[in-house]
Amino acid sequence: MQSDRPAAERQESERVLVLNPVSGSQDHVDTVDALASDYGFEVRTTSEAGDATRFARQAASSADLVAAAGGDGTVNGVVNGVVDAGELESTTVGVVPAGTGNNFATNVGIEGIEHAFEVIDQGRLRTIDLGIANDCAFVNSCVGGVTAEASRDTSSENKRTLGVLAYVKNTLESAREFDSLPLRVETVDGSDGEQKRAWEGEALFVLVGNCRRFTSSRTAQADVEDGLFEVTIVEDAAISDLLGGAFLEGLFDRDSTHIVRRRTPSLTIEHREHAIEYSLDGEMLETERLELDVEPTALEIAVGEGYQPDPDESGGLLES
Ligand SMILES: Nc1ncnc2c1ncn2[C@@H]1O[C@H](COP(=O)(O)OP(=O)(O)OP(=O)(O)O)[C@@H](O)[C@H]1O
Repeated sequence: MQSDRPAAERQESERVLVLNPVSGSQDHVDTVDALASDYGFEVRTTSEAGDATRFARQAASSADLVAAAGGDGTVNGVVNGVVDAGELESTTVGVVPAGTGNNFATNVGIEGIEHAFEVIDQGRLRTIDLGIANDCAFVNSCVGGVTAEASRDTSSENKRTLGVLAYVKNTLESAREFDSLPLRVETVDGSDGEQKRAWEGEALFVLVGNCRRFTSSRTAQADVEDGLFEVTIVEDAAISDLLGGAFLEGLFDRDSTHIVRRRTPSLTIEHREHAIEYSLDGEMLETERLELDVEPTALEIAVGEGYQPDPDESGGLLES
């Protein structure tokens, strides 16, 4: 069991902040710039898609602390840059919530922009699990079956209140004819007694949570230090419930007959006919076969006071 490390103990050579100026409501740039300067960061502002990963990759070879100012997609980009640079072990990642949903920041107890800088400077550090899907890293979740179109057109309000489920909702609402996915999902043995199993059938979505879970409880945070993904398969039959007006979140009730759940450190998802789209922390990836592995406690991040590793034991952080 790991213990907290105070951020103030860190011996740093350099601090870099990757700033996405177009995330969220786009009014955070001046505030972030000013605070970044107060806290001794060199700021690198993105000008197009892909920059967050590129800047973080370059920064990670010399900086010990790389912060992401933006939403979940920016955090995802920065983490991928650190992974690409092979500098996970020597880099701390900071999260400054300036996006629309900011689901990851919420899940690790970061309450706002100013709070984020205080936490990065003087808070505590934890090493959390990292998800790897094919060659891409993700921190919060990986969802199959969401379309890029629906993801792009999802409203800010829905993203704020529902997080990644907003993409699921929008995909269901915007698809005139919703094709179910003929999938095979194979999980391996888990340390908690779960056995290797294969599920094969027609699914609407498959949701893999690392730091995010998909249940009807208000606790959206999963245990992100347990070395396990929480996998939720929404079977095709659930469409009749949804079309009948059931609330999306009601669908995730523990005893729902159309939900299959697994906890596993590794799984493979295969579409039997063609490539499908996956959303990794909101960033899209298209593939026929996805291999997912947990890299246990691989990523050091600064967390807020409210963060508790096991949300079931402690009450955890609640969704707004
Ligand atoms: N300067 C830029 N111009 C256009 N797009 C950018 C720029 N910088 C980053 N991006 C794109 O912004 C997206 C990331 O946005 P991000 O997820 O951080 O914000 P958000 O969608 O507002 O918040 P959230 O994901 O928390 O709801 C990425 O897809 C990235 O490619």
